[in-house]
Amino acid sequence: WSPASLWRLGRGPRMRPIPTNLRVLAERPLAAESSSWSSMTPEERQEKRRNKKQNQQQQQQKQQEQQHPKSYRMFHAVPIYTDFNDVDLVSTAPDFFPFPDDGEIVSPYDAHERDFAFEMKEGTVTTATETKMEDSHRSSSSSFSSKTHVTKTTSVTADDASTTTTSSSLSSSSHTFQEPTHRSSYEYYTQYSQNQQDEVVLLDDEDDNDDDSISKRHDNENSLRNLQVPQIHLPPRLVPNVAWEHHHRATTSFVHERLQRRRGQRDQTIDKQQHQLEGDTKRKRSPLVSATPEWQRLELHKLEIENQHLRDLLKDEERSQAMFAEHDGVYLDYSRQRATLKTLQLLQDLAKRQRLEERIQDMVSGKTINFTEKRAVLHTALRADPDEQIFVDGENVVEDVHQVLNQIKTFTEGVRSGNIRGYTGKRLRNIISVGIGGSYLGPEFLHEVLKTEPDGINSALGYNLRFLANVDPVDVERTCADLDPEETLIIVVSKTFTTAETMLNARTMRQWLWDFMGNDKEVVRKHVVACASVSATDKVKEFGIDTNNYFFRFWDWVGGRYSVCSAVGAVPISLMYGFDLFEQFLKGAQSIDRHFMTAPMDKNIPIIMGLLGVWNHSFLGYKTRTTLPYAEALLRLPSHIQQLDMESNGKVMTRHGIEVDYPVGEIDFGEPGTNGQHSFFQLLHMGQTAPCDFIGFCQSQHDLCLDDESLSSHDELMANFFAQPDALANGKTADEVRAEGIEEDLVPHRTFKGNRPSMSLLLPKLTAYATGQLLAIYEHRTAVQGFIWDINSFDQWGVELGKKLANDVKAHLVDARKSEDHVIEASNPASSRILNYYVNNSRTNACMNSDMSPNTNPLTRVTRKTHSDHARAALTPPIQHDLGGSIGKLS
Ligand SMILES: O=P(O)(O)OC[C@H]1O[C@](O)(CO)[C@@H](O)[C@@H]1O
Repeated sequence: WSPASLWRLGRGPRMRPIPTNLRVLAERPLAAESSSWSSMTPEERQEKRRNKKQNQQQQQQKQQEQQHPKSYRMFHAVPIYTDFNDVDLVSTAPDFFPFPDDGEIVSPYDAHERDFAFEMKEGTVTTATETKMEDSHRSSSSSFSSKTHVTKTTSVTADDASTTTTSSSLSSSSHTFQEPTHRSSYEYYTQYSQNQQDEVVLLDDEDDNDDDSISKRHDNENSLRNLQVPQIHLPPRLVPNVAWEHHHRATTSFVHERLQRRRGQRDQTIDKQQHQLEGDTKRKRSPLVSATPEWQRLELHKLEIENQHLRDLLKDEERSQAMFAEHDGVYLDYSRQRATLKTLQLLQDLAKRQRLEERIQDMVSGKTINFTEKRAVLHTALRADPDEQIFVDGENVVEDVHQVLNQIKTFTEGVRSGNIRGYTGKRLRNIISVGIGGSYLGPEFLHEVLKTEPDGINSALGYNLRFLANVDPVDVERTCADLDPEETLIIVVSKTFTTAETMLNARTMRQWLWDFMGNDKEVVRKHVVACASVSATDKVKEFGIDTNNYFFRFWDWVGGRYSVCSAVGAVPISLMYGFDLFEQFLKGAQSIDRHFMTAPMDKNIPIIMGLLGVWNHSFLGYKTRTTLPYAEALLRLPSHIQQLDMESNGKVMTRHGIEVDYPVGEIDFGEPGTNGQHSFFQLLHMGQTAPCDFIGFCQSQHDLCLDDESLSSHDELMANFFAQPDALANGKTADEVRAEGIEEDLVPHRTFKGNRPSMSLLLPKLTAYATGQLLAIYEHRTAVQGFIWDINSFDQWGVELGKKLANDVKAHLVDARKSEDHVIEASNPASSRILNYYVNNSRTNACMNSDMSPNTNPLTRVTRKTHSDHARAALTPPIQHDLGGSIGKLS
């Protein structure tokens, strides 16, 4: 019986308990010492075995009497951890396992079902084992045994550490055990073996010691010696094979993980104790999701998955057939996730425990689920049909939504038809949308899509849409330097109408209009519109905007980052592309909303994506995630998702006010393919693992095929879309690299480990409708993750502190600008020093410029300068942008 065959026994479809007498076997001599054994007659061997067993039983009984009744015994074989101070060198072989006193043999596969930890202390091994899993988990476990040269038997109780050495030929180690909390493995084993007597595997010594077997073993030992596994010191008798590799991988990751946890735990002990005290009462009332059996089952399952490579998982026909979902042209393939059907089932169990479907219903029906702001979360109502009804505070919000949509339709068609004109009577063809964060990223992402969409191109002819988000004056310059203010409509987009950057930029734009058309309040009424929450109506009015005709409201129940389907997106997009295209975008989003609300979990695209997001982040530990649209027109989608997801799920408190003890909120980044391939994909393939979302389309917005090319440009693009997920999943083994004739020195550098998860979303074509679908998929994925994690995905208190401190700094700067002698004293010396450095080196600041007359507003100086530069250089401005203006301010 080689370790491998024993391992296979243990890993068979049914759990096979290893009989108690295996310990006897384990003490049998190694191949090298077995000549005397093979020269014995069968009777002599029998006799020897009997004696040994008797001795052992006596010894065992004696020890048990001395010990605490719940003590454990450990047979410790050759420790092959050679340097515990350097955790990099952690490896084990099948003969390093604790044997509890009852004779049960614990493999890493069993051990992962226990709180089994290793701790390094002055070069010795301390092992703790605790039996605490439920029976149901046991059924998936397997026993493991190996032929072991037992050198030392150690029995330790919680408060006493007595050691009996049966042989001292190998290095000594110490072991401490915690008492089992629920049920000892002895109890478990006894019960199990009573029920499963017929399943016990009896090991035939003679088989194992015939000449053939011995010579095989020698062969195995020799091949083991030749095995080249970096950083692993193998005991010479181990058999190198797949089983061993699997075993090694499982054990290594297991030990690493436990070690890290232990270390982290030590650092956080004090914090935790305090937190525990505070949290205990709350916890009793409402435990964290990580305390639920569903979560813990996933924790255990993770260890199974860690042992499986995507390369192998992808060969499973049944799994591949099952791991996709489809709805209304959207095809999701998630077979390249590090997950099995069991994973999905366990995730769905978790979703049920978290009442996911109920929470989705709460959201779409207008319950106050944003509890810190006491608001409903109803972005789905923004795309509901007019005959639907959703009530908030007794009001049917769908009616309001359609009233505003009609208002937007009428207004934007008025502008586009020339019925609504500017102050000087000119057509309004330039649109500047001033807003930041959610009041900017969504509309910009949609604009970039429609810019090249055939219908979009046609309907946008003659119009110009720009976004002014950053408060950096350079952004002002870039946005409006070459535009004619008389033909420009400014949209101030701000839910609160208080965001500092947006309001300063709005004032800048207002001044820009006044500079060119005179300081008349009618200028503002004809050239500035607002998209803001109803609760900001007074502020909108104060700004000088015509709130009867030029104010497009939305509601507190629309979160900023979820607002692109409201006036926030509707006004700029309809002005630029016409209302019809915007409506198609809403329809696409609505199609996914319905699917999200009604499809069963295992067919529900946003739910599947959300659950896998939780799996990747909270269980597999991937902190980052990428969005990789293979469509240049989606270039701003990654930024939108970045805000959508990171502002939503970058939280730490559950809805019960308890701090999470599991990772929540990924770092999102991305770039269109194939550009990303030539920038950060090196890291994705060989460095850290970041689960990837590939997004592709069957047809291009503009396909192109040169005469002599065999494939269109879109096919070329999509070839990459299909290849990358496989490259990430399969990797490339050293043998495959060698087979390509690569020199041996380079083999490790050119080997890809693979096993990197991704999922692929394939849609028919990038249209306004498909963009709506994508938007809703990602909005709902975010919500699903938040629901599972039990956090509030709809508030954003984390942005407040920075805003407040910026106000403090502004106050310091105001004082410093008033007097050259003023020295800033900020809240700490480092801040004071850097602020004074800044002030001293920025004396040419616009507001300090002494040669400016008091009537000249410095805010538009930069733009004006650019215009005069253009004039001086005798450049002809673009035809439709006649910068002369009616009052000739340029001169
Ligand atoms: O639309 P507003 O109120 O100007 O807010 C802009 C953005 O600022 C934030 O509040 C963050 O500071 C975002 O949530 C929001 O999208």
